[in-house]
Amino acid sequence: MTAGLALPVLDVTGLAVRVGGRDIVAGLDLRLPPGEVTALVGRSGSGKSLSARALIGLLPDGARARGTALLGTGTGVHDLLGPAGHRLRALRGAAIGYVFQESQASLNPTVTVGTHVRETLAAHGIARAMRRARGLAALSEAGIEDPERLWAARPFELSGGQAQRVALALACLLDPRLLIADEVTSALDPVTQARVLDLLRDRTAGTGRALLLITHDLAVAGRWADRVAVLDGGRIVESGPAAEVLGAPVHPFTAALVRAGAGRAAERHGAGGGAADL
Ligand SMILES: Nc1ncnc2c1ncn2[C@@H]1O[C@H](COP(=O)(O)OP(=O)(O)OP(=O)(O)O)[C@@H](O)[C@H]1O
Repeated sequence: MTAGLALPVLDVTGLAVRVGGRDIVAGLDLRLPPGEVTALVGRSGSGKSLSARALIGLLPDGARARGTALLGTGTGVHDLLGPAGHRLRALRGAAIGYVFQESQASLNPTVTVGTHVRETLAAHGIARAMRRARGLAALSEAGIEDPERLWAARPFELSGGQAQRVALALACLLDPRLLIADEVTSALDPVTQARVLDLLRDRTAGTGRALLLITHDLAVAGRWADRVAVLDGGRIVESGPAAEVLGAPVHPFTAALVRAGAGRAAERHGAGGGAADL
């Protein structure tokens, strides 16, 4: 899927995130075209989650972000890093969906899945009569096979994989234009992982939506992303079409990542090639 000259859904320039007097992210540039899945890959601790959290204004205490992050919503362009924090809160959920790496912790342990759904829809003015049907459909689309049964469950009664899919369904409930999914399928078995990533790609391809997939797994990036951006030393060191970046990496760091991934895959399969975790 190519975006041609279409305006990006998100255009990030010079994003820096400072924690404890040190820039962990140091001038990150990233453009997410409509209709495309972009994978953000990099070593553990390279700042992938901090970069993504900066975009939704949910950095840990003591962390500060600067730069610009222009989000096109269809009705206007908003700088997510600009001073209008209240606007960002209004955008979150409706224009931006976010699935946290720690899905289970992102859910309120005291309320049921159904209440999570109803409260999210109510907060955005969706009529009471439509909430249950819409929630069940979103759970089903996120790969939950028996959404009626999970409706009354509390987060601690869910498996890690179920919690990931519930968090994903909640993030997609309001049909956001930009979805940021941080290691969204790490707790899923390979069949469910493929199903969920197929669904996420299908809801993005050929539409005005964009998906930022944060992942350790180069095999996931290679199979489901249109584009790959590689983060190292707080900056994007290489980005482009997934087949080019992963198939013929130019930057030495990307080449090392691809080699390390291939090595691990070979160890797992007893021979060369295939899946690749960083
Ligand atoms: N609350 C915090 N206080 C201090 N340092 C933090 C905090 N959160 C993250 N960091 C540091 O920022 C760096 C980047 O963390 P981040 O979670 O963004 O990495 P990541 O690339 O998403 O890693 P992973 O793939 O393991 O999730 C790490 O060195 C981490 O220790």
